[in-house]
Amino acid sequence: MTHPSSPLPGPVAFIGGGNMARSLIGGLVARGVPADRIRVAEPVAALREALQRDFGVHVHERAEAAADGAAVWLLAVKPQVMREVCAGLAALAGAQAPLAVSIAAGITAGQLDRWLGGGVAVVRAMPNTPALLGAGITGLYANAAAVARLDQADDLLQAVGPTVRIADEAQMDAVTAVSGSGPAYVFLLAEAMQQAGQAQGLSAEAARALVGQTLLGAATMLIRSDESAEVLRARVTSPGGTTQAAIETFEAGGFRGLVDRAIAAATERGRQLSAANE
Ligand SMILES: NC(=O)C1=CN([C@@H]2O[C@H](COP(=O)(O)OP(=O)(O)OC[C@H]3O[C@@H](n4cnc5c(N)ncnc54)[C@H](OP(=O)(O)O)[C@@H]3O)[C@@H](O)[C@H]2O)C=CC1
Ligand SMILES: O=C(O)[C@@H]1CCC=N1
Repeated sequence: MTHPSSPLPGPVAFIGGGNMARSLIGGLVARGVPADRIRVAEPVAALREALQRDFGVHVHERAEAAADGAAVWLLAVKPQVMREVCAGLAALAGAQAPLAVSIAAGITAGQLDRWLGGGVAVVRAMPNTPALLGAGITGLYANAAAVARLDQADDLLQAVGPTVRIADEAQMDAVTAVSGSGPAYVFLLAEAMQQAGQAQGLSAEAARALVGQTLLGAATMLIRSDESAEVLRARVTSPGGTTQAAIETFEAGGFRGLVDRAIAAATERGRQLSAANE
């Protein structure tokens, strides 16, 4: 029987049970998706066992075992092994016509379709690790064969946060650079702020609490307010005050240009991952 609130009408098979799969699975289960509808293929026994223990999902060593009979395949392996993994699933894809949802950075829908044998409904999804807490965001792109099934992928991923549909596949590399990788930039900022706070005499505990809640509060304001980040920033920045001293230091150090170059490098790496695994 279909769970009334479940975004999963049938089993979903995660191929790869690493960091991102774990975040998605944890988020889905916490939001009421029945664990017995989630299968995971993961070659690393310790990861496999931890997924089973922590979330109650079905686990398999081999991809084919998890994928067989699942209407949705969530391909969550590294870009460098995606081709080989798809080749191993191609016969099953031809026989079962699954919806293949790939979260791999860079790898294009055309590559996935070809590696899976052609004529496959492919959705590229780019989630991020806050999915674990239901606080993720996912960019979604469907190939022509998957357009009619995009709602299915969307429903699944909306269980762990909002989604943004992307019409131009080339933009998926920018999505990856901004929100897929983005949590790491925020953690880098958090590390730097904590270290700087400690350098000014705060304890590690106090610095962590102050930084974490500040990031949460600022992000919540950004999401809930109709005002731009620039306006919200201006409201913190009293003329001649402490914030102004810090912002001027950031600007003098080329902060905006640095962020621009970092996001451009991540976007370019996505393109390189596609080309290198052609
Ligand atoms: N981490 C993140 O924040 C995000 C990651 N992504 C994408 O998600 C994908 C996975 O990333 P991430 O979770 O970080 O990587 P991980 O390395 O943590 O997870 C991938 C897992 O897949 C396993 N694996 C390898 N071959 C197979 C196979 N044939 N069948 C099943 N499983 C296999 C790997 O095992 P082994 O280690 O032995 O190879 C590994 O445990 C990547 O393509 C990445 O681009 C997307 C958004 C965010
Ligand atoms: O670093 C990576 O390549 C993956 C994709 C987005 C986040 N992690």
